[in-house]
Amino acid sequence: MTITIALPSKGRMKDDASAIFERAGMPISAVGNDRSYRGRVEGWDDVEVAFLSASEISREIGNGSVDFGVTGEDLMREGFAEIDKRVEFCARLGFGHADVVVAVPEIWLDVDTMADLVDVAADFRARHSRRLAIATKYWRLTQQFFSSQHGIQLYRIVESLGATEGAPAAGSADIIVDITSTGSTLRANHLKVLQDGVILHSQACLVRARKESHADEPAVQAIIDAVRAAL
Ligand SMILES: Nc1ncnc2c1ncn2[C@@H]1O[C@H](COP(=O)(O)OP(=O)(O)OP(=O)(O)O)[C@@H](O)[C@H]1O
Ligand SMILES: O=P(O)(O)OC[C@H]1O[C@H](OP(=O)(O)OP(=O)(O)O)[C@H](O)[C@@H]1O
Repeated sequence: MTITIALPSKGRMKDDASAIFERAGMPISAVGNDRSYRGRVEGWDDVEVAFLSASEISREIGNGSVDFGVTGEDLMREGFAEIDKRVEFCARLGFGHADVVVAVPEIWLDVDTMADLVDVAADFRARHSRRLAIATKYWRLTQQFFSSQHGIQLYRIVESLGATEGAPAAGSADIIVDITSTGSTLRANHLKVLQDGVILHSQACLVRARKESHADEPAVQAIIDAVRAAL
């Protein structure tokens, strides 16, 4: 059986992932030239590498088109319901750190917690004749956090495909759910994270698609062991 591992095709995630596989005794090389989207692992003839974007990797692992991938936990959890039934998070790799957070305008002085936001959401309709609007590209994580965990039902999600932090100032939403790493984008946009507003601490993970065929394939466990030993 050929085992396919999907790895980030660009940026820091690519370099960090490649360094871990190198330390794991699985040096990755591109097939053809550096721009190639296929790679191999020296000494592991049954393994092939597909270089994809982080969001494509999460989709391909979730629907089982690849066996392993390196991508952010946020993208996996956002992309699929009941993700732990579909995939195994084999290892947290210690890079690609980003928190998915609820952030509100700094000038909302009396809103510091999710409980405060529950009150705001309830008041919103009476005061403004509309629902609290949340800009995000994280629909699933937002709905789980607001509806299931905090019992907030009166809100509306405004889909954002970029520059989410600008939505409150632009007037297209009241608050946001987005990722932050250094916090500088939030600060630049005069937004603050609620005290209990961290939905997920995300980082890059080695993720395995749960497939029955993996049980009979010793190389699957060998890959997991090698990567874990490199951390
Ligand atoms: N500062 C950051 N900005 C963006 N993503 C980050 C940051 N830090 C870590 N990440 C993580 O990187 C992953 C997103 O990577 P990337 O932006 O390459 O994804 P992509 O959506 O596939 O790329 P593209 O936007 O080119 O399609 C997510 O898992 C995210 O949590
Ligand atoms: O806390 P900070 O260090 O300021 O980083 C957070 C920012 O980085 C990302 O944007 P980026 O433009 O990198 O990617 P995106 O296209 O996925 O939004 C993210 O969407 C935030 O806007």
